Amino acid sequence: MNSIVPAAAIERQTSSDEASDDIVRLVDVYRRFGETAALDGISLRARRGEILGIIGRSGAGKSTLIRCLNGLEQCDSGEIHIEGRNIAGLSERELQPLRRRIGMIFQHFNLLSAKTVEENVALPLKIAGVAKTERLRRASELLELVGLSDKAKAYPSSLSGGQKQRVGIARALAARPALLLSDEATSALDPETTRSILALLKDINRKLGLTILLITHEMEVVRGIADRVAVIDAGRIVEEGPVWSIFAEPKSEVTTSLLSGIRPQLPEHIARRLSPSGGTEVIFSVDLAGPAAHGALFADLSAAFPHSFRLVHGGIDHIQNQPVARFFITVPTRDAGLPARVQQFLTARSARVEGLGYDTDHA
Ligand SMILES: Nc1ncnc2c1ncn2[C@@H]1O[C@H](COP(=O)(O)OP(=O)(O)OP(=O)(O)O)[C@@H](O)[C@H]1O
Repeated sequence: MNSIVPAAAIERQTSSDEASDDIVRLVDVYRRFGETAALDGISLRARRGEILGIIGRSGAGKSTLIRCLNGLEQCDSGEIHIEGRNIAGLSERELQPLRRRIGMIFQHFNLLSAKTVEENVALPLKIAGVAKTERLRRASELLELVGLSDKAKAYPSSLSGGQKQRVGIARALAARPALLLSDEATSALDPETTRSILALLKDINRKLGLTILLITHEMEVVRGIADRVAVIDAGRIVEEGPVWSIFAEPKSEVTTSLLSGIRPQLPEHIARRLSPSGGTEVIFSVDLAGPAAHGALFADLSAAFPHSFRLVHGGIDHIQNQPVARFFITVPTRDAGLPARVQQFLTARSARVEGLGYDTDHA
């Protein structure tokens, strides 16, 4: 029989036999389906207590990665360490206790409709052989954590999508996992409910020190709560880093495309009339982030080039308390050297400046 640690409250979930700070470490993991390399040499780590976003388009390899992480799928080669133990190649029997260290939440919640909310939450403990009084005590504690104490006796059909996902989160935490895998957990929810679920996940991450892997195809989700993000494409990690720096300086085409909905873009009607040469103004995109964006860039630019540029679009966002600025300016071409001087001025202040083309008519 499996017992759970008695707890006055829900305490930080740590494993004492763990020397490493990595809860997850993948080393060169491959998984092929015929000609398709679903995982094509993935190396990745999630440190204890962090929220790591894993983002990719449809077909990038996210589901395969999750299935390999929870042992539902065997990889062809490579190492998958969970809390320091390589699970690659383990038998079903060997995997079972390790799976309890991983909680999962799903897009469609996967609740049992014939069971009450508290029974759903307590189910993993029932399977693990925990006594009923202890199961119900734990379920009550978890329902309080997710703000659903009043729904303990309700059935899932009477709950909203957001409430169902809260139940899913409580159930995932029942066996005190070291790792929470979130598989598109907010994809079926409206924007406001998505924000409340993300806030709950962040809260749980802080309170319990729980490591979360957030698998998603939406950058908005990553932006909301992740500390770091890894972008997966065609089975490979194409870039990885702190969320603010990936937003500030996406390097791959796929990251740029995934960000296009939430980063300022040159307005369509202006983009349409851009020409590669011969206009009266040149349009620059200007990107600036982190410490470089703390200064008074616009005041300095105005002082150096009075009445010489026009802001057409953009602004400053704050991600993980770091300013991330992206804007578009026009500079007249009547003084042939002016655009180059403005560009040099901005580049000297660590901005990334790109000439997008010439505008012929801004009226
Ligand atoms: N069981 C399978 N048999 C054959 N091909 C598979 C199998 N599972 C996945 N694939 C292929 O592997 C690649 C990665 O698929 P995967 O489902 O991991 O992507 P995904 O990023 O989760 O996509 P989505 O966001 O659409 O769920 C795809 O080309 C897919 O067609």
